[in-house]
Amino acid sequence: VVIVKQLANLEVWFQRPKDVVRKLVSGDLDLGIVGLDTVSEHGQGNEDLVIVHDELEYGDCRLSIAIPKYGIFENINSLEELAKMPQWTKDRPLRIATGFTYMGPKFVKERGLEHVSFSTADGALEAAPAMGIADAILDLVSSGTTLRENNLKEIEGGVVLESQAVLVASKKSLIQRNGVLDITHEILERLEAHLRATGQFTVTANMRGSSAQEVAERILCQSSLSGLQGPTISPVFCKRDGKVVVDYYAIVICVPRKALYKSVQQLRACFSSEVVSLVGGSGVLVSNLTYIFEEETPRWRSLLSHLGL
Ligand SMILES: Nc1ncnc2c1ncn2[C@@H]1O[C@H](COP(=O)(O)OP(=O)(O)OP(=O)(O)O)[C@@H](O)[C@H]1O
Ligand SMILES: O=P(O)(O)OC[C@H]1O[C@H](OP(=O)(O)OP(=O)(O)O)[C@H](O)[C@@H]1O
Ligand SMILES: [Mg+2]
Repeated sequence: VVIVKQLANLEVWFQRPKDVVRKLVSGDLDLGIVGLDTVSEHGQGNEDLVIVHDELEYGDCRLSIAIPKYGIFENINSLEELAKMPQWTKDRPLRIATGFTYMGPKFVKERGLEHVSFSTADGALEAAPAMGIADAILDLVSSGTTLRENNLKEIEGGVVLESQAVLVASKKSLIQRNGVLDITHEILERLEAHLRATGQFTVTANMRGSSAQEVAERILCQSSLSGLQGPTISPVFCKRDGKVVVDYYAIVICVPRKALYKSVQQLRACFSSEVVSLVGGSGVLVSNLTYIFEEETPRWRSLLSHLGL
């Protein structure tokens, strides 16, 4: 168990993914972080489970049907073609091996496929077709390496679910248990602020200028330098001949990773476009942003309305 100093009254337990979902349903846990696939499979549509944050931006994968590249499947490339193969009959159905014994049959039923049977195993499902135990598999795919190594391919229309890590809660605890809603709010705010900040940088530089307005006008000529709301420009005070004067202005902007180098170049261009005879600016400092807290936490609004609060 881990205690998080910054969040009072919170205990974090590391559990197997499916146990996280089971324990939410049974009321033993209030919140969980787990793949959406696991929530769907082991939550089985339980209305007490509520997705508080649906994209934590890791654990990306999809639950997808795969078949061999060889033999009778050589020219089969879609779910429709697979379903239409004359091989599958009532006595000899299409056999799919999967750990997803709730999602699998549900998907097959929704698509109206006939003559399908499921078998299950805990791991190494990819070997089932080569072993002759199954015709197809339904499993998580991320990079596709495991499928390639096993001579299997995905098919068009065969994706059952797109998944990534999510924050999921028990509706009952959110509503009934003292303090759970407050902690959820704080966790959600931190998660959203952190995710908003990933891939963002703060860029800082000092630039000579006659006024903040004049520096701003130079900066805003450049497309990559407008920041989140606009550049922050503040005077840098120094003492010269016993007087406090302002020769430089500090510029702070927030830029996404992709625009970083361009922004640095554009800042430098601002330095050199100066008509002042002295050196135009300082070095450009770049640091990672950890959080961007904004006024609204959009998912908090939707959670409250989902809970009818
Ligand atoms: N290759 C992958 N790439 C990205 N995410 C994955 C991948 N495989 C699994 N995941 C995600 O991680 C979660 C946990 O994976 P998995 O089902 O393999 O559990 P596990 O940690 O091996 O637990 P168990 O021991 O119960 O099988 C999945 O529900 C899925 O959301
Ligand atoms: O497309 P890829 O990037 O190759 O990933 C897919 C593999 O990852 C998962 O297995 P995991 O590594 O979790 O092992 P497990 O099945 O034993 O849990 C999944 O069950 C696939 O086997
Ligand atoms: Mg695993």
